[in-house]
Parts: sequence; C-alpha cells; structure tokens
Amino acid sequence: MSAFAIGLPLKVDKQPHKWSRNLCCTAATPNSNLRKPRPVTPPNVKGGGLPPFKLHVAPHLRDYLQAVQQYPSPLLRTRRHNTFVQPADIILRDISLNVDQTPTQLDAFLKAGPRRNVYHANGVRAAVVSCGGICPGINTVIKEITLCLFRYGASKVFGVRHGYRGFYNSHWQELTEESVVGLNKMGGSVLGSSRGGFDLERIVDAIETRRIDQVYVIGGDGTIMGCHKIFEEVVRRRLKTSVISIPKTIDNDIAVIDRSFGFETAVDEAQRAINAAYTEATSFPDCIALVKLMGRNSGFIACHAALASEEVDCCLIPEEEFVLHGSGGVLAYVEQKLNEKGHCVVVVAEGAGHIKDQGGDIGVHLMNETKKYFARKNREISLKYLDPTYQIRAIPTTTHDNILCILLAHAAVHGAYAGYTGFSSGLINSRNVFIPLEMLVGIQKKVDTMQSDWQRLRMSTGQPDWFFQEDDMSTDGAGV
Ligand SMILES: Nc1ncnc2c1ncn2[C@@H]1O[C@H](COP(=O)(O)OP(=O)(O)OP(=O)(O)O)[C@@H](O)[C@H]1O
Ligand SMILES: O=P(O)(O)OC[C@H]1O[C@](O)(CO)[C@@H](O)[C@@H]1O
Ligand SMILES: [Mg+2]
Repeated sequence: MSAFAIGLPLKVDKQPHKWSRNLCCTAATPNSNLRKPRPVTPPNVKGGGLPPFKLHVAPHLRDYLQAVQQYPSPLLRTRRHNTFVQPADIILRDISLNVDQTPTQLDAFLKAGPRRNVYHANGVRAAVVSCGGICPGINTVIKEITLCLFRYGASKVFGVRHGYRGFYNSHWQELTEESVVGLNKMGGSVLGSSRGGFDLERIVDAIETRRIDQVYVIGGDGTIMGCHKIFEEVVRRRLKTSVISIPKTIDNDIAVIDRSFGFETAVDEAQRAINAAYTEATSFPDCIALVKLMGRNSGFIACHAALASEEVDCCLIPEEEFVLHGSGGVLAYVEQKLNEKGHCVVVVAEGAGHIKDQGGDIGVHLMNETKKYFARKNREISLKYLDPTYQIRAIPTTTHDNILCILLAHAAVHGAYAGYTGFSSGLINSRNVFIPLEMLVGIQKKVDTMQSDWQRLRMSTGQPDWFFQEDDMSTDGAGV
C-alpha cells in the first residue's frame, strides 16, 4: 500500500531521480523518526508514459513529534465530504515541456485546502504578524486568517504589533470576528509592520510562554528567512506549533510562486501615474514624462505597468543593464522619440542602474542627466517627473488581489490544521499549494530578460536592447 493511500506524510527524496513513472519520496511513519526513501505510486497514476514528479512536501508536526494526535476536522460538521482535499492531490509546477529534451523530474506540491483529519484540537491559540514594507491586501489576509481560525474553533487569535519585534516588545492585540470586520477595505496593516528587530530566542520564548499553537507570518523575502528560523527553533524545542508564512511583497520577487498578493493592485495603481504622465507628455511640445516606480531588486511592477499601459516608450529595470549616454544609450533613444512624435514616456524602477545601492536615486539622476543632455544640445524640452512610489502600496486591494488574499489566508489555516508547518501558502499555476519554506529562503525572483514578459515589453515599446549597443559610450560622457 502506498504512503499516500494510508495517509502518511511524505517527505521528498532530495536525490536526483532517473526517468521513471513513479513518484519518489520518503514516507514518515507516525511512530518513528526513521524514514526510508522508497518509490511511491500515487493511486491516481495509471498506465505508463507519465513523467515522474519530485514532490515537495511541507514538513509536518509528525516529523518531530511522535505522539501528536489526529482528530476529525471540525469542518466536517458544516462541509460536504467531497469538498475536502485528498492526501494524494498534487499540483505540478512545470507545465511547459519540450518533448524532444531529456525528461527531468517535474516539481510538484501538495494541493492546499482543508483535510478531513486535523492535528490541532479545538481551542487553538494563534498569533499573526506582518513584517517588511506595507502592501495592498495585508489587512484582508489578517481578517481571513482570523475568520478561518474561528471557523475551526480557535479560542484566541492574537495580532502581534509592528513586526517581529512585537513578539517581545509590545502587548499583543486580540483579534476577534467583530474586530476584523471591514479590514479588507483598508490599506496598510492594522497590526503595523517594521523592518529589523529579529531576535530569534525572544520571539520563540514568547511563542512558548504564551502557548501559541499556530504562528502566521505575513511578509516578503526577509520575513520568510526569519520565519524559517522560527520554524527551525520551534522544531529544536519540540513545540507543537505550526509556523506558516503568507508571502507578501509588492515587488513580486518571491521565488516559486506565480505572484504575490498586492502586486496586481500596485500595477493597476501604477497605471494611473503612467496615464497622468502620458497626458502631460502629450500636452506640451517636446515633453518627456518620467515615472519612478518601486522595485529595488526586481522590476516586475515597472515591467508589467509599462506593458499594460501601452503608452510607455522606454522602461528601465534593475535586471537589465543600460547606458544613458552615447548613440546607443537611453538619452539618444529619448531624443529619437521626441523627433518622431514630440513626446516620450519613460518608466524606471527604483533599482534600475543600481545607483540606489550607493544611496542614489535613479529617478532624480535620470531627470538631471536628461536636462543636461538637452541643454548641451540647446534644445528646449519640458520634463515632468512623477514619483508615485509610496502611493501604489498604501491602498486596499483591487478585486482579484482581494480574492488571492482570501485564498492564501484560508490555505495557510487549512495547512496549519492539517499539521503542516514550515511552509508557505502560495499560487503555482493558479492553484493554491503548500510550499516548504526551505524552497523560498534566500532566493529573490527577478524579471528574466530572456523570457516572454520582457521580450513582449520590448516588442511593444520598441526600445532597443541596450546591452548590444555599447559601441559608443564615450561620445558625450559617462554611463549611468
Ligand atoms: N536573514 C534574516 N534572518 C532573520 N530575519 C530576517 C532576515 N532578513 C530579514 N529579516 C527580518 O524580516 C523582517 C522583514 O524583512 P525586510 O525588511 O527585508 O522585508 P521583507 O520581508 O523582505 O518585505 P519587503 O517585501 O517589504 O522587502 C525584519 O524584521 C527583518 O529583521
Ligand atoms: O521605504 P521602505 O518602507 O523601506 O520601502 C521601500 C521598499 O519596499 C519595497 O516596496 C518592498 O516592499 C521595495 O521596492 C522598496 O525599495
Ligand atoms: Mg524584501
């Protein structure tokens, strides 16, 4: 009988696997920490020719607590049996294959959703915290985690104030079904947020002394690194506490997942700035409108906002090298656009050109260099500079993002009750899954300039590939 069939937690065998139709994983027995890798065939895989999976299973309380008890889900009282997720339900990550190439294992994840059996009894005490920059949707996530927890029969839900430091620095705020009403209409985080202040010992001490069964951490790549450390410390202390991340970042730079909540709202809001820029640019002769958007390390907001607007002539992001000066540079291209149509709209991500790393501001730099460039040519231009960076993240979500927040929040709670820990809820191929935190730690997703999003943008704006036009950097000054 397969481990799936008997409902045991599965742990991925990290060894590379040969082409085989079997799913290779490690089955953990409830009474033993010893796990032997063995191939497991999911019950629904029939016949030959199916590619193999590498199933990334989230850690489970049973992995380190032998006597952890299982209960029928409290949701069984209110849901039809066929609305529960089966232990063998998985979601594939790679859905685009080249059939001529040597087959490799396909990454797969456990499908998120409620399980028939849970590992936390009635009366759960949970804590929720948000860290890092604010982002549209944090409040919806807080609200939906709270509501979902009470549906399961939680007794207390605490909101930790102002990020990680709030675990040990301030009093915790109690969240109730009444107190979260209407949160989804508000921007920011009702719990507040912060950067810094990560003291692992004190955080886990607080979790332990307050007898917290489930910890929900809403945050970006930095927060996830902290969350993973909390999970490891909780395991080391053998606490029966599930530690879960809900990936938040307006920059969409979290690895593995399709997109993070808030990103789409930010892109929508950025459109308003670009529309304004376009209106300005087309209202004056020889007018250049420059819009600076967020994105210190990853240019997803700039790339998607520019693509969606169809009014942008040039988009600059951290992932693509460019030169300002010379015949193949950005300024010569802007001049060419002025010559062709009398205006030019430029969108720049704050991390473009990497001058932010030295404390500079690419928006201001670009504005100054543009003015100097045309002054040297005795050409009168208008230059309008828009910096809506904070404006695009301090708002509530748009419709789809709000639904995404609800999905992610519920998935996090379902996973925690199912006994999983050290995982993040997240969208993969538009399906909600449980992702082991380990896979998200220390990786920042970037715009792949060789792939379709960026190539589509270049096709749409007509901007050149700066990298291949570096012949003439010296004609009128230095690069960026
Ligand atoms: N390597 C790390 N180990 C432990 N904690 C960390 C680590 N990196 C960051 N943190 C903590 O995570 C919290 C948020 O981190 P950070 O300021 O990097 O924001 P973020 O989660 O990446 O979100 P954003 O999308 O806004 O960048 C801070 O409290 C910080 O101390
Ligand atoms: O000024 P703050 O609050 O540090 O936030 C700015 C940063 O937050 C981010 O939006 C990530 O959340 C980055 O793009 C940006 O550099
Ligand atoms: Mg970050």
